[in-house]
Amino acid sequence: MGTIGGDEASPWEKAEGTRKEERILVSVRLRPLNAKEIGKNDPSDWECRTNTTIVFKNAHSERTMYPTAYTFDRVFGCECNTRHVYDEGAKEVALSVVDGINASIFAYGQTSSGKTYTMTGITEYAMEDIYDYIKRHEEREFVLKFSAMEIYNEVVRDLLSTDSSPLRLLDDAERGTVVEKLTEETLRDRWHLKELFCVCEAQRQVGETSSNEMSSRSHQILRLTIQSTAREFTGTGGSSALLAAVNFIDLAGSERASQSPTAGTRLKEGCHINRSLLTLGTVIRKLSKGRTGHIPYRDSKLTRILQPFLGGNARTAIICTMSPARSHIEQSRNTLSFASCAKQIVTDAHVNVLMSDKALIKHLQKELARLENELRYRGAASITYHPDALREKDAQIKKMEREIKELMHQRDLAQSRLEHLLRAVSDDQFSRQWEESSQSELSYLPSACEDALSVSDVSGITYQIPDSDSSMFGRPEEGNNYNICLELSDTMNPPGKHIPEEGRDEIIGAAYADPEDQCKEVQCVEIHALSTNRSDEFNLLLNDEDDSLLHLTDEKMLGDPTAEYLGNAHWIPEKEQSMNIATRTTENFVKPCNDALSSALPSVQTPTNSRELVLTRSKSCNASLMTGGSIVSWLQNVERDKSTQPDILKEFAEKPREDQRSRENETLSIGESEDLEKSTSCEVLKTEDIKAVHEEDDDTGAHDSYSGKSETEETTDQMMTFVSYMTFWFCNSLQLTEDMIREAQATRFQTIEAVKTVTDAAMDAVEFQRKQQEIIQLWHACEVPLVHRSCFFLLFKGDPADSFYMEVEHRRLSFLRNSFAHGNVDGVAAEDGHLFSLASSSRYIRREREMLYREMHKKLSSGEREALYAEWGIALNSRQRSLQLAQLLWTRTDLQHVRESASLVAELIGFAEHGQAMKEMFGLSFTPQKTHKRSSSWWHGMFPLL
Ligand SMILES: Nc1ncnc2c1ncn2[C@@H]1O[C@H](COP(=O)(O)OP(=O)(O)OP(=O)(O)O)[C@@H](O)[C@H]1O
Repeated sequence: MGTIGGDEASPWEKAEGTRKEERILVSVRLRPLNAKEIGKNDPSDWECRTNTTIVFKNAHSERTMYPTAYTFDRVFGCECNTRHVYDEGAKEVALSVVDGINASIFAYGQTSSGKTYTMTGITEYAMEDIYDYIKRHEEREFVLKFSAMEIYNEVVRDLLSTDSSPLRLLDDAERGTVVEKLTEETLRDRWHLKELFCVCEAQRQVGETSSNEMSSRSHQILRLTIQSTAREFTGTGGSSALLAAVNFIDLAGSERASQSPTAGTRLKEGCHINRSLLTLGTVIRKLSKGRTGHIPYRDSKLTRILQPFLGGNARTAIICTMSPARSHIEQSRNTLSFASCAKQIVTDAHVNVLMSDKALIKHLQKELARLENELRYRGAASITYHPDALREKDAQIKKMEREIKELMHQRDLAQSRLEHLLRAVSDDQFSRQWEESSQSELSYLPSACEDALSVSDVSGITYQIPDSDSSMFGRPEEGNNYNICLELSDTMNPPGKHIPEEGRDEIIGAAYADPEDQCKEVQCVEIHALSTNRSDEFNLLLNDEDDSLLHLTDEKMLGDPTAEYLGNAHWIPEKEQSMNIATRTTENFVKPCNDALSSALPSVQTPTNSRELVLTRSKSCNASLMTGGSIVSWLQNVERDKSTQPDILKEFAEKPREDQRSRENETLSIGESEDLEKSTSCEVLKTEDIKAVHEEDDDTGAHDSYSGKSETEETTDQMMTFVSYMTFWFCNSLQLTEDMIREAQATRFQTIEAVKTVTDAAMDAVEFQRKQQEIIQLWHACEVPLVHRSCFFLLFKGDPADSFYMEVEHRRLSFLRNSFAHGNVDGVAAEDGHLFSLASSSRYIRREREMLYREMHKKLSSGEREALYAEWGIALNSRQRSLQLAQLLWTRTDLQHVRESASLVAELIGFAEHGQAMKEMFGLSFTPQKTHKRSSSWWHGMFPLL
């Protein structure tokens, strides 16, 4: 059994409902002067002015710092009998025990103040009232138990036992401090209780003191425990009970030191009494200030035992007894002070409900059932369409729509940026490649389907439409389906091989709902390779197609890519999820064709080494394509199509079983091609998957076989799948876009580099020409030998490495010109001691012209000379024409003249371009490199300068 509180229906709630905080009920009882006090003419200084106020009557006669009036819950004067005290100061608290609330009645006061006198009466009255209550409540069965103990000299003793051995105090988690082995008598009736009272009275330590002939020398605690149960549950074990106890506590009286004996037993008793009362006073004082801080309950056995009744789970009433005699004024004030503190203490009493094990099990079972029902409700709520769940799903759908819109926006933005980049790139080659790529993509467009064969010439992809008598899906009017087969033709191989009829049966194409409605519906497709010997090319084609995806879907093919992907991917049930990737790649090739196309191609032309994509219509696919412009419209289509959904499974079912198996086997043998898996990097439908789907279709039929979910859930799942697919697609597209951007950037960088190179070269050329012109001017100004000029001019034509020599020549000539300009008419000395001056140069040039005149006659024929004369404007009938020509060489600085002069001089002196070795002769050194053993006559023409 355990105390857990509450009633049968809801013991916890009842316990909580009856929880009550209240202050301790404090009363003061003033006894009459006894005979001894009267005999001493000890005046009475206290008077109960009202039923709540007691005053010190002789306040004017003494200077005192104590208050003269005290107010309590009740004060009882000398005239009040114990019954009255009980009725107004203890009864209500005492009888709480019959309601299951613990109660405690104290009597506190100095020795001989009337504690025992009061408590004896109160206990009897309470017992009578309790029994009267029991008598009035026959519907309840009460069990009363009585125990009694005393604390004498700080030892606990059992007053109902003749064994006076001390009892131990134990700490119990639920009940607090428990007196071990304390006798607890079950009361038979009130007479039995009176007998026990007598036993207690007989057992209690009483002794004669100076103040009281029958002074109680111990603290007595009488405890009556009452357990009550409704009689209707008696014996069933299924009822709960109220369990509470009421304590009647008669404390030993405090004594003044002057009143205590100086030795012996009474002194010891007095010390223990005062000590324990002092602890009680401390506890009361601390409790009066709140339950914060340490409360020294354990400082005495009295406070340990009374702990639950001091500010705990009990209603408490304290009756402070006092003598009115002036001789006890000090103790009376102490008592009033104690009472004032006790008045501040708040207790927290509540009903104590005792539940039997059986009742406890029953209660726990009920609680368990309640929790199970709650769980079941919540589980059901999660399965069924609770309004909250539906709202949540709607929010998810809207969120997905926003995400899709954002993805498409980002994709468009990326594409726009890409196009901008492409326009910015001026590289013709890249532009050409791009245009070719675009043209290749455009060739896949449905608009080009009318010329499908020509498409294959460009892209290697051929749209093939089964002939009208294809038995795979029947005529459009039969199954509302057209079939499209795409094949990747090998452009390197001659086309023309026909796919046999039985092979064509394996070609399952995208279907169109209505031939009159152009390209309205395309079913889910699968990719299979009919031949596997050119996987690398196939893979290349696939990749090319992937790259073209953006253009295909966005602009040309559908106008709304959402519809395409909705139609091709997202509604694939879980069992066919493995086909998604293959479908994604394939759908790049799936192009809607119009009616003309559907009947245009009677047979399939397949190159010998071609890769063929077999577009297999999924059995579960049914989504509008190309017509939907938004998710909402698609959702509406999904809902609408549920009733009119073409059932491809039924078509399968209508076919002979063997044909179907044969078709599966053939398709699988192709589909499981390892080559294809490698080449496409796609997941191809496995044999087991296909069989499982087909078998399930056969067993359960059509869409319901896989659609065990509700429409909303299925819609949500489809949306999830679609969003996943869109995310996958967008990531792929984004990757492709990024790759293209990178490629464009690389091309742009290359272009810039090339332009930069060209620009640099152009700038170098300009710089060369400028430098060359300046050098020519300097040659002319400095009378530089003609052979030198001619050789230099012909050797240095603007190569990057020439800049070094040009710079050297320019500086050297500039030095000479500056020297001549500053009056150094004597000339400039070369390293070998030769003096280079304008005069010497002029002489040397004259000799050069004579030398050239002679060379003309040696090396040129008369016809060649006449041609030169005509070219240089020398009259053929003039004299010394060769000398005239020699005199004309290097006389002007224009480039044409210089070029012709240099060429002629070089021819006459036998100059040939000797490459780098010759150039080095024009290096930094002014000293001619005499180690060169040149026999050529022109060689000596360089000496004057070098
Ligand atoms: N209100 C009262 N009216 C008449 N007589 C009383 C009253 N209160 C006490 N007495 C008498 O006073 C005497 C002492 O009373 P009591 O023994 O109850 O004091 P006590 O406080 O218990 O003393 P102690 O602490 O020494 O035990 C008793 O003879 C008792 O009859």
